[in-house]
Amino acid sequence: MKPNHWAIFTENSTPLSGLLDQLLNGPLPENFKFLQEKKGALFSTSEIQKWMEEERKHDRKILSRNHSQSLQSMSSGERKKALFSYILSQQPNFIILNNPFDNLDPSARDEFLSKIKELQESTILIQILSRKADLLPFIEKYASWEGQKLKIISEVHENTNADKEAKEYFPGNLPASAQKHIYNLDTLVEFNNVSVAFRDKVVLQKISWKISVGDFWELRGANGSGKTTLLSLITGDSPKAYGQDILLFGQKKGSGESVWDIKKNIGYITPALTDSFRGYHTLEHMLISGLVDSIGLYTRPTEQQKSLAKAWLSLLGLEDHKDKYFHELSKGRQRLVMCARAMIKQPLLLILDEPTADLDDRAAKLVVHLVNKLGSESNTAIVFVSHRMEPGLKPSSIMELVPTKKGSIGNILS
Ligand SMILES: Nc1ncnc2c1ncn2[C@@H]1O[C@H](COP(=O)(O)OP(=O)(O)OP(=O)(O)O)[C@@H](O)[C@H]1O
Repeated sequence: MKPNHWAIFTENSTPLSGLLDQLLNGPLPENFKFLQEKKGALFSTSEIQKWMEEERKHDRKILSRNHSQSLQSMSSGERKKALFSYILSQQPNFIILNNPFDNLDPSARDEFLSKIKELQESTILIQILSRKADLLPFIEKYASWEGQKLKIISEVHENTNADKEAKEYFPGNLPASAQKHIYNLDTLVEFNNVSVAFRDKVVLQKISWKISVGDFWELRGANGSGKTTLLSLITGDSPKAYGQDILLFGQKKGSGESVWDIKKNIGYITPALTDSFRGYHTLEHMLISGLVDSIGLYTRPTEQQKSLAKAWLSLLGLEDHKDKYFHELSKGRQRLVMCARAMIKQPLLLILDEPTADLDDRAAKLVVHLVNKLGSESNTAIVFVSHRMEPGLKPSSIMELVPTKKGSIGNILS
């Protein structure tokens, strides 16, 4: 008999932990009693985080046991593949696939989909998804997780209001920062024939790229093509930048600049940065911490800082929530606040690494809309990294990393 597969639709406003706990540890919800006594496994980004922590703490390779490198040094797509192989080796009766396609480029998605299609003959699959386009084609039973309750649904609905709402969501002007960057050049970042290798594995091959004031770049590339590596050369987080022909904010790399000199010009968000705000941070403090680049706020904010934070919160429609804690917000709103936090100091360059990962359709559209607004109404240059073609995103240029046997080359599409 064909296994009983289910898709459970979620919205970012409802946390998933209760659902996962019920499915994996019980008591099982009505309609899911067929999982009783069955061995389950969870395929999700949070599981990858857990294993990374485990490998780091105990200096023991588990997911990466068949690889020469650590889980930490793998790209996000490589980590997903490693978790999937590990789960298969455990031969579970059912697998919960939590937004399985996030972080995967189109060809990795196809590859993953064909593996899952084979697996569906023998293993029960429960897909949890927030983007309707991700629905696995063979699933015929649907439920939704709303307000901590599982509801059986017969059809999948598109959120047709999302476009309209997104356009009308951020009606005001961008708040002006009191901090002004004195920068008289046109070029912010320039790479000339930059190559990077890890031991004998060449990742980037002779990349030349120029980011100018006010540019809006989308950075594309398959999993493992070197997007994060390339960005780490800009943010000052990689020793591989030394000895290369790289110009950062008017200074040649390696000419005595400090990491702080570079970072003060950059605002950025990454999935890991959002995760680092776990404590009790009010929205007002979250935003103000973007002015001083700290996680948390350690000095009393000035009236000027408070009024700037207020202006950003009002742009996001969150003016009445300044004292609310960041972790109490929906994931979608958290991401909007992270964008505003990165932008509040009006940096010369804004780096957005997968800002829509893990969001539902509506929340992703809102983030795209906010980013378009930042791109069109400020002089800040933007680099937007995503594996999905985000509908509605309006970059002015695209840098695509194209893997070759000798590392990825850069293909500029304008
Ligand atoms: N410290 C390291 N040691 C060894 N290999 C590394 C290290 N850092 C990165 N790599 C390798 O470099 C390649 C590029 O990784 P990177 O994370 O830059 O890719 P990416 O394009 O961001 O991928 P993804 O889209 O999957 O996140 C990968 O194959 C990765 O395993």
